[in-house]
Amino acid sequence: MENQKYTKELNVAVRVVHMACFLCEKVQKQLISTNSDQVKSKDDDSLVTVADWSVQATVSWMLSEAFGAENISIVAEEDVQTLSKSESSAILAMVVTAVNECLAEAPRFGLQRPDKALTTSQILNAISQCNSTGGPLGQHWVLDPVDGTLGFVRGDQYAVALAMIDNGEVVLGVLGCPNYPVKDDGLNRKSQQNLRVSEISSAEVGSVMYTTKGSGKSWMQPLIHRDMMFEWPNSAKLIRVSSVDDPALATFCEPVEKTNSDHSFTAGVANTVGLRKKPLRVYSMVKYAAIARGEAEIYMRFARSGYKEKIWDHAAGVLLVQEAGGMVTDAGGRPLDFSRGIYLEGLDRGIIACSGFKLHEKLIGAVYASWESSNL
Ligand SMILES: Nc1ncnc2c1ncn2[C@@H]1O[C@H](COP(=O)(O)OS(=O)(=O)O)[C@@H](OP(=O)(O)O)[C@H]1O
Ligand SMILES: [Mg+2]
Repeated sequence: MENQKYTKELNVAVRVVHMACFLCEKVQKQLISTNSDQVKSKDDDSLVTVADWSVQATVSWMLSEAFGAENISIVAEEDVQTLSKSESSAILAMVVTAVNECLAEAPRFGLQRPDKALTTSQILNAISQCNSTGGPLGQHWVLDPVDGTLGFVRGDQYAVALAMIDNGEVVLGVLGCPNYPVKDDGLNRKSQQNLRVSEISSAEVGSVMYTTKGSGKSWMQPLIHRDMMFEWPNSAKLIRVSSVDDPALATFCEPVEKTNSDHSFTAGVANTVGLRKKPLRVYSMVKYAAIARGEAEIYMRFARSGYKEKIWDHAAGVLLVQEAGGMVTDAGGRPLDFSRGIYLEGLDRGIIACSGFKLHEKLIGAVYASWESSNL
């Protein structure tokens, strides 16, 4: 049974994520072809692009239009600090153009476009309106406008992630993966053949996945290309986790960058469990999508000690995996806690997502055995 309670929220969220993917594809193409100054470093030295701010403004605007600005709370990754600096005026102009070009297409996605183009200050307001810190009570939207920014600027995988937390639990998750091949085994085929994303035919690329809590179903839709109209549910098909439970046949995913997860620790765990295949290193929450779609069985993420995982990097992906039949916990086997603000507070060491109970149990045991000898 679909969760009837969130029907309107899901319907709007899926359409808005499709719009955001459309925006990102355009910006990524420009970025790669011009190698331009659309990328900035934030004060913490992480990267942010025209797409991050533009998606956040677009999603914030569309959600406010659908539900009323005064009724919604949005927790999201970006603020306007860097964008408001005088040296960012060129990038701000690009954001204004990207947002307005995207909003003008809203009818194609079954949503209403604004009567006239948004002004710069309306756009900055829309971005800074996403300043909620979430928490245990009420409903909060959680947005990562471009997850895997590094993948995005490198012309590789990235994701747009929108979720909703209701009284501390993730109840709805939508994940747009514009470069994720829709055909079965898309990621594995790409990594085995060492294909660049740009070498896969554009008709095969791009999907939006979504689910609601308790539905027991996760869905995938192809992105709509060129001038096509979005139709609900737009040839959505069910996705399901893999049934492989033999570690020798299982594939595990992890972040590309070893600064985001300790590769030598996970290699040790993999060895203890008896995983034989080489890890599938993919940018962004596409890793959760790969588990939900049954293309990989395990996702391990062990950040260095002191780093606190943010809710927007996980909310949508975790629910997709769970409703597709998988399990996601911390390394102590406990559920992730989305109720305590912007961080996954109380997370025990790292995150383990699995297609099933058997693999999960083995991994938790191996982490327990390996931890003492690690430097994490
Ligand atoms: N030190 C450290 N440890 C763990 N995680 C970190 C760390 N620093 C950043 N982040 C967050 O990681 C997000 C990107 O994760 P990925 O899985 O895509 O990593 S990777 O690019 O494949 O290496 C990335 O999300 P985006 O900023 O949206 O790209 C960050 O929120
Ligand atoms: Mg992120």
